[in-house]
Amino acid sequence: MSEPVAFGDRLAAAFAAYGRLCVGIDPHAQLLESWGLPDSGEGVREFGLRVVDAAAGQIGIVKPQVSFYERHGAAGYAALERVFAEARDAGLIVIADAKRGDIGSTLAGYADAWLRPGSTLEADALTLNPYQGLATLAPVMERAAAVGKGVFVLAATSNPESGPVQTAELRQSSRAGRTIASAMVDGVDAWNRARPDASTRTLGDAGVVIGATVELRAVGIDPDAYGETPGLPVLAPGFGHQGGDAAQLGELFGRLAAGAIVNESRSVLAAGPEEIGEAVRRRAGEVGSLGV
Ligand SMILES: O=c1ccn([C@@H]2O[C@H](COP(=O)(O)O)[C@@H](O)[C@H]2O)c(=O)[nH]1
Repeated sequence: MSEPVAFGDRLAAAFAAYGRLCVGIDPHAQLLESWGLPDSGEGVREFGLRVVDAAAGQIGIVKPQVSFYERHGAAGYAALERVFAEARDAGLIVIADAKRGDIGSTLAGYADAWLRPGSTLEADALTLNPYQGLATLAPVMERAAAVGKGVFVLAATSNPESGPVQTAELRQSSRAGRTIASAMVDGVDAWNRARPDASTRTLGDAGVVIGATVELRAVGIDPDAYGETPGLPVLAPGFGHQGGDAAQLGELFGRLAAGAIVNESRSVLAAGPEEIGEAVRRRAGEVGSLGV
């Protein structure tokens, strides 16, 4: 069997071909209503498939929000399987935003569900929650990289409630005195740089989640400390509806902008079913012309 193409390489290729816009597939109940779709498994499937159709050939990355599928139970999961399959068949990189985390043995089950080639829920990357310790995630990071998949570890999230936890300082670790947010960025970056093929890679296979609403230095992250090879993938939600402005990507993320994925969900999805294709095409052009 041939070697899988590394996730970081696929991400770099998607940036080169389509730019860095990622459209979120977030079928909120209100959006389903405004799209004229039922709030059911069928509705979320149809919504997802229409977004995939709009995204194919216009952008390189989509991020289905698992919660909005999970609320429909088995029917929601069946819909998600179909949306993932169609998106991946269309050549899109699929980031499953499920924010999983647990003790190692349990986390392995999540990796099997979301990152195993051939799984019905196979995605290209998965968001992970490091609250049980970054080290618990390392086996999943290894396993993902071995099969050409990626992960994004929550570091500095876009929600306003994140501050007290993510700016708390570590006490017992080699990163004592650093904020939790910066220790996560540092830890994931170090993991990428310790990979055997690190020197040949543009982007690593593991990334972090940093919200576009976050002032990086205020949470202890020096964005200019991360320009080494390979670059660090950064999944950046918080643009559009939450107030972040993609035109300020370089200002917000400094050298980290090189690996940044600009996620926009509601601000694009609000276009509705008739206009979604045009909205994705226009926004991809606007974000592409920022020249980061
Ligand atoms: O820090 C985070 C992590 C994840 N998200 C997710 O991204 C999208 C954002 O949707 P918008 O409609 O563009 O606000 C959503 O799925 C969140 O769960 C985030 O916002 N912040």
